[in-house]
Amino acid sequence: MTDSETTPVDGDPLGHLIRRYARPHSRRFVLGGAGMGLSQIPGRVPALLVGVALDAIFLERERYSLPLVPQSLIPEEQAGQVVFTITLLAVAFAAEAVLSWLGGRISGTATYRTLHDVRVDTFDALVGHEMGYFDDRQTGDLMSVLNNDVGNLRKFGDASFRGLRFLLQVVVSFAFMALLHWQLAILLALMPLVLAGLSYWYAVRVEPRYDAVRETIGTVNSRLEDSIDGITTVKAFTSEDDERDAIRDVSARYRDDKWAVIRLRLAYNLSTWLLASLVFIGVFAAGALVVMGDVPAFVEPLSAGTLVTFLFYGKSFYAPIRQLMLEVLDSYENALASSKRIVAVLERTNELDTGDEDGELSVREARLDYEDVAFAYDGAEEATVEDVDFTADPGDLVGIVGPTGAGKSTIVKLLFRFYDPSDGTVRIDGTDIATVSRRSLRRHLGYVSQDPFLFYGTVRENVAYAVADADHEDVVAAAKQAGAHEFVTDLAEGYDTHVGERGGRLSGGQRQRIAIARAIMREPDVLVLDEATSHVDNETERQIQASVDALGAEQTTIAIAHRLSTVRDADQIIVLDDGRIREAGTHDELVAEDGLYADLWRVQVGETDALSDSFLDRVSEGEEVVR
Ligand SMILES: Nc1ncnc2c1ncn2[C@@H]1O[C@H](COP(=O)(O)OP(=O)(O)OP(=O)(O)O)[C@@H](O)[C@H]1O
Repeated sequence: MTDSETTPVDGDPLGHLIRRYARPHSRRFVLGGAGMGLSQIPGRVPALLVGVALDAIFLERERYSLPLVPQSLIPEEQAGQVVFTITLLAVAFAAEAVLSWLGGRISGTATYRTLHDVRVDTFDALVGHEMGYFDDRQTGDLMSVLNNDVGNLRKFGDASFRGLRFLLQVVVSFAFMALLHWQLAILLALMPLVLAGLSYWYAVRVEPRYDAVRETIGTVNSRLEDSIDGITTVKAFTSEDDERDAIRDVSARYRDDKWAVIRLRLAYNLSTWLLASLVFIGVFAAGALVVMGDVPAFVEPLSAGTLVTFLFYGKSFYAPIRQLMLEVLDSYENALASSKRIVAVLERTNELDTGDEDGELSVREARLDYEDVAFAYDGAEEATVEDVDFTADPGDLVGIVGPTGAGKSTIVKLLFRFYDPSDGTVRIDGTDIATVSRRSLRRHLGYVSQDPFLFYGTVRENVAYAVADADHEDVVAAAKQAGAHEFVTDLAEGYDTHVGERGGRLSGGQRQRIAIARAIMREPDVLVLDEATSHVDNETERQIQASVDALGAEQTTIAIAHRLSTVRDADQIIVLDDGRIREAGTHDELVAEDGLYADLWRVQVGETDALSDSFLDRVSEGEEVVR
């Protein structure tokens, strides 16, 4: 996505998300971190105990003594020391388990609450964006923001906590080692410096590769979504092989990008593992020299037990550092790329909250005025519609007809403010719709699109969509008006029948009638039917028409139609051609005018012999004047 120019937090998107969403849960995060951190203290005790026990109980070389524990608490005889050691081991393990369980629980709650807030807000922002935003983007890409990108934040949250635990483990180990033998501890402390250098090398190289991986996963998702959504078309055109090839190409790109990341990670892993192994051997060798006393006098003496403790600690010292660097860096790089994409959706100005339009629309009689309206889609060279000027009186049925691509749907999209005109004004009852909020405007409008979308669920849920507290009678009444009741009652489970994905279990005509019922349910003041009856037979169309006409007394209706019979009885028919109104009037007036409408009508009633020369010229030039 290329939205970065519209986001106010370009520099630090991850920090922005953390400040906005994690901060409200900061108490939990701190408590969780503290629990995990504290658990590291008892977690380091067993290695210490084993070393001390080895020297005092098994080798009988040293006195049994523990740092920070008064000597009076430690039994003198061997059996007592064994019991004492076992008790301390049990207490240490139990304390570590309880503290880290508590820490994990508290920080886990905070992490998941934070992510929930991010996901809900991002979705909210997404659906609030204007139509042009969705025109420019693929569904798969947007889904991937809500799924993968938010998921990457979770991984980063989890890894950060693990990282914190590892870090504290290292600090506590180091503190214990310094107490036991500060010189060997310093030697061991050099290792993190080398690891930090290696990690820097890794981070610098991996970041750009992660960006590439994020890009390609979005493309893979979009491609998959397209192919599966369009499966009917894919099969009808027997283009399964082409689709597979396309998927193979994008998948290969993803594989290569991801492989580049994995290769780097493997190299990093190997080098840190080598380093850790060398250090382990080095500590053993150095320790052995000291134990054998083969060293200069300034080196403190070291017992065999302390050396064993050091080897334990060394292990818990470097293994976590490697893990810490790898996991945290990996997930940080991922989260950084993801947060850019989330913030691009989240912080982009929303169509529902752009300042100038806080007014509420109040509709009295639903008079509709288009005054010299012009509009061009982004990137279009010429105006898509221009000089559109007409009035729909309250309760009128206005038909809009014209060749394909003339701009009919565009005109009604301007009424919904899916797009705003570049020139001119659209008014409802005298109020410029640009001065009222989109939500309040749309609450007064009903829309049935050319290819209505049914949601996954039952017929009832689809008819009652967006109407709170709809009862059965309302749903049935709307379905009757839309000519849907009869076929719905014939379905296996009537109004409780599942319509399938996108209404796939219903025919095109049935879907349209449910969509009309859905629009009627909202009792709109202005109803827009965008070729809403194109999939139904003549008889059903007449039924729907009669119902819509009956509603007409209360509501103004705009019907876009290719089938001119749909709008034959309209109070006014507007003939659109190439984005401009060419003719307007009733059916009889327009036939009498003998212009474009008259030709379109002749085509529909089969009087092709009487078509005008100009119309025939357009057809012969290949223009799709009629469908
Ligand atoms: N979202 C969009 N982005 C860019 N151009 C668009 C978009 N929607 C439509 N157009 C273009 O605007 C012009 C008018 O389209 P519109 O859908 O309004 O025509 P129409 O008269 O309703 O056509 P049809 O009868 O075929 O549905 C067409 O040239 C179309 O390619």
